[in-house]
Amino acid sequence: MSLRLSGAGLQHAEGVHALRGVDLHIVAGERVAIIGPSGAGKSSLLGLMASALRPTSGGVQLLGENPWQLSSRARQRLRSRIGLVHQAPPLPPRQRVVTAVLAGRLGQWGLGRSLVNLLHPLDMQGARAVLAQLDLADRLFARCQQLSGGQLQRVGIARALYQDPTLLLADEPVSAMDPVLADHTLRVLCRHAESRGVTLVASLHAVELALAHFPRIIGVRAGQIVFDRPAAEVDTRLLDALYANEQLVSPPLPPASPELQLPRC
Ligand SMILES: Nc1ncnc2c1ncn2[C@@H]1O[C@H](COP(=O)(O)OP(=O)(O)OP(=O)(O)O)[C@@H](O)[C@H]1O
Repeated sequence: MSLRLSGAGLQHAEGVHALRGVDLHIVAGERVAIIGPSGAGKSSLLGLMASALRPTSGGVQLLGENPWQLSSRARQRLRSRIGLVHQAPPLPPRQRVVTAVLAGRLGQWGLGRSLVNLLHPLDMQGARAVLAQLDLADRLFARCQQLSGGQLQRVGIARALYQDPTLLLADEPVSAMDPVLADHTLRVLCRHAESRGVTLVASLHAVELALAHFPRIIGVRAGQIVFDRPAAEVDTRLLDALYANEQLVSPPLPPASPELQLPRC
């Protein structure tokens, strides 16, 4: 069993209810996309799945364990089996790409090995191989601050692939990429997950990419799951309801200027 949320709720510090009563079961090896409008709770949901956020109600089981009943040391061990790809990877600007990628295994390496790795990258070949999949092998020694937003996202993905986690979570992983690169990158992520039996859960704003790459789609709105369907069953009716925004009103058109009004004949 990969992960289970039972009546999970999350209230952020300022009292905002980001999630309410979420029930969800994802089995090992599944590939699931989470879609929904801005502010729906997608990142909060991934935060619960990563044990980065603690539910304020209900329960979370990750890889068969309740992270919040573990000692902090055991929780760290659990987290080393969970890869989290951020929309904007929090990488130190001056860090070299090779070091950023190899840092994916810091949770698995001891302190001594990790410190040595900071000075002398220990597995240059491994880092190059994973970057090559994402068409970034030539940026191995670049500093993170020299990369574009889309390149940085790919370094964040390379780091998670190098980590080789059991559960891979990705929060808007391709939002800064052009459509071709975004498609290629999702293909790499899905191929990695499929070939290793890794469970992959990604939030995406691009619905067409979600439908093309993920067999199961979860629609989230106002902190709740509004549908959980195979991709083939997600139709425009479901999507229109998911993204309906009653708050947005188009501004009224300006009145036509008198000089543009044509006289009637
Ligand atoms: N740290 C926080 N403190 C207070 N409220 C927060 C915090 N993080 C998120 N929220 C609120 O929780 C709700 C869900 O936010 P979340 O980031 O999970 O949505 P999202 O679906 O990922 O949005 P987006 O697609 O815009 O990234 C929103 O109302 C947001 O304002």
